[in-house]
Amino acid sequence: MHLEVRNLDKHFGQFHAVQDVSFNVQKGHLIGLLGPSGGGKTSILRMLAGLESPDSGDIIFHGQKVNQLPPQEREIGFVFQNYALFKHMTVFDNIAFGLTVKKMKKSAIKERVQELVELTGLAGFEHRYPHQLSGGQRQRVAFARALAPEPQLLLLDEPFAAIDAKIRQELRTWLRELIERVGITSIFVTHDQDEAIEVADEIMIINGGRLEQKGTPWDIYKQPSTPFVASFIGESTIVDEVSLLKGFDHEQSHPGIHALIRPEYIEVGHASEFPLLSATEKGTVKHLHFRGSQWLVEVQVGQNSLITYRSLEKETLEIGQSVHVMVHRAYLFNDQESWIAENRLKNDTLSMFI
Ligand SMILES: Nc1ncnc2c1ncn2[C@@H]1O[C@H](COP(=O)(O)OP(=O)(O)OP(=O)(O)O)[C@@H](O)[C@H]1O
Repeated sequence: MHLEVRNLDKHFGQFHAVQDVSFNVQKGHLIGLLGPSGGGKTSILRMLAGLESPDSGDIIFHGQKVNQLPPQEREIGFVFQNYALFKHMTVFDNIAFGLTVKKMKKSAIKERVQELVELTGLAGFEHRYPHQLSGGQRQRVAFARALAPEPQLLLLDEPFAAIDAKIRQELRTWLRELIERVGITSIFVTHDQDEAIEVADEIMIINGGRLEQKGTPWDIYKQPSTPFVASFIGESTIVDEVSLLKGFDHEQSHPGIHALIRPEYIEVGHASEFPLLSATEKGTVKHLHFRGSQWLVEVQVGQNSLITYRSLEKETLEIGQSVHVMVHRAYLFNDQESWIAENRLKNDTLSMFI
């Protein structure tokens, strides 16, 4: 279904937990709600579900305002992080639960459960109890149970938080495929930015009760609209003295201006690796962390410690070694605005070769 939220606001006592949040979700899209703890993600989800009522603002499903509808009439499926399966019920009965409550015919229930068992890869497990399943399997039962009554909207509150890293990775891919197959509009809360980037059609960054940005994972990473979003998503270093960055305009080194730099826009190496040394600054290797496919290098330039990666193919650096550092691109911001700046000298280097 198409979901619209307009000017949603919620206080808990004096505390302003959700502040004027508005957004739309297109039918069949998967939205990741991402942000620091206490930002208001769960509160938004609970208001959508009807478990909490907003102080003001509207929740609109398919063009119909549902503020007054009780949770059971909203056609919503819910999956929580702690499975919340009924321990004394088999997989079959857990999945059938919502259908039994709806007083669906036994034969129809059996057919629907069978469909879901197959959809969620649980065939053969119908008669097991939750304690006889792995964490990943239990969570798949929770999805099957939520989907059984054919909800219009699926709300997922950190569905994989209690699952270990490898299975979690498998479940992410599984969830993405499941949601595409079912075509259900879904919103999931996560703390894990990689999860949101990998799985979601769009990400909403929630901070201090406000919606900071909504966009595709690509937009959020490449075109962050606030410094908070830029520093929250992806790895980065913040530099307070832009004048220290070679190749960046001096008018941009105003004291109120800061630069945020992603590791992929920093290059570190020996002098011989740079065609134009004047586009680089000198630094010292502070730490080297082996990351399997590459080195994570922490390099000190003046007062700043920059983070970047270096290929294993290149000559190994050593801690304490003096190196050259080139910053290709930075995200600059002050109190009011933000913009992307390129290393001018580096572009001159490129034009020398064209
Ligand atoms: N029922 C409640 N009564 C009082 N305060 C509440 C209640 N529910 C939430 N809050 C407060 O509202 C704020 C937002 O909470 P919420 O659970 O929505 O954040 P969140 O972004 O989901 O956090 P987390 O990622 O830690 O789950 C928190 O400061 C929380 O303490």
